[in-house]
Amino acid sequence: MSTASEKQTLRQQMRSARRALSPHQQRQNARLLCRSVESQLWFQQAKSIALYLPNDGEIDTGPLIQLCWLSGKKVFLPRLHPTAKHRLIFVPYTAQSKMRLNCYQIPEPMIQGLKPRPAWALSLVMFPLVAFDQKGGRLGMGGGYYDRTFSFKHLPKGMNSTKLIGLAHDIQKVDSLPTESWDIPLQGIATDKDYYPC
Ligand SMILES: Nc1nc2c(c(=O)[nH]1)N(C=O)[C@@H](CNc1ccc(C(=O)N[C@@H](CCC(=O)O)C(=O)O)cc1)CN2
Ligand SMILES: Nc1ncnc2c1ncn2[C@@H]1O[C@H](COP(=O)(O)OP(=O)(O)OP(=O)(O)O)[C@@H](O)[C@H]1O
Repeated sequence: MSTASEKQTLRQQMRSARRALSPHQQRQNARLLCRSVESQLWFQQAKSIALYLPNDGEIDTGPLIQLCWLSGKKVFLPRLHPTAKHRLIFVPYTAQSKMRLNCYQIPEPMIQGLKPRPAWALSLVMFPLVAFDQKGGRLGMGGGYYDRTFSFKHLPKGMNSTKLIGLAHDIQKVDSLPTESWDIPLQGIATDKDYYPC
C-alpha cells in the first residue's frame, strides 16, 4: 500500500475515533490537557501562543485559552492566508474578537486592523493533529497548511526559537507514522494522559 493511502486510512480511523468521544470525555480531556500543559516550563515562559479552536473531535483548547488570558499571555489563532494558498497567518484572539467561519466551517478571528503575526515571531505554537507518534511525527488533516507555514523550520539557520507542540487525545497515539520530506517534526506532544517530549 502506498504511503498516501496508508495515511488516508489512518486519518479516517482516527477522525472517527476522536469524533466518537462523548461530550463528558471531551470536557474531562480538555481539563486534563490544561493541567498537563500548565506544568511545563516552555508554557510558563511563553508570552505569545498560537492555539486553535477545536473541530471534528479535536481536543478542546477552551480551558487552555482561558488560562493564557488569565496569566497575561497573548493568544493567536490560525486564519487561512488571504492570498497564499495552503498557508496560515496568526491573528490575535481575545474574548471580544469578531469571528467568521472559514471554508472548513472553523471559526477564525477577523483581522479588523489587527496585526497578524508571522509564524516565526510566536514563542509557542500548539498544533492540532489527527495522529502522532512519540518521535514527533504528526498526521494532520491533509491540507499541508501547518507544514507549509512552518517550513522555515527546515532552514539550517532560520529564526528557530518558535517551540512547536502538538495537542491531542491520548487515543490518537500510534507506534510510528510514515515521514515525508516536508513534515515538520514536533518538539513534544501534550495529551490528557501525558506529555511526550521528542
Ligand atoms: N481546529 C483546526 N483548525 C485548523 C486546522 C486544523 O487541523 N484544526 N488546520 C490544519 O491544517 C487548518 C485547516 N485545515 C483543514 C483541512 C481540511 C479540513 C477538512 O475538514 N477537510 C474535509 C474536506 C473539506 C473540503 O474540501 O470540502 C475532509 O477531509 O472531510 C479541515 C481543516 C487551519 N485551521
Ligand atoms: N513545505 C511544503 N511545500 C510544498 N508543498 C507542501 C509542503 N508541505 C506539505 N506540502 C504538500 O501538502 C500536501 C498535504 O501534506 P500532508 O498530508 O503532510 O498534510 P498534513 O500535515 O496532514 O496537513 P496539515 O498540516 O494541514 O494539518 C502534500 O501533498 C504535500 O506535498
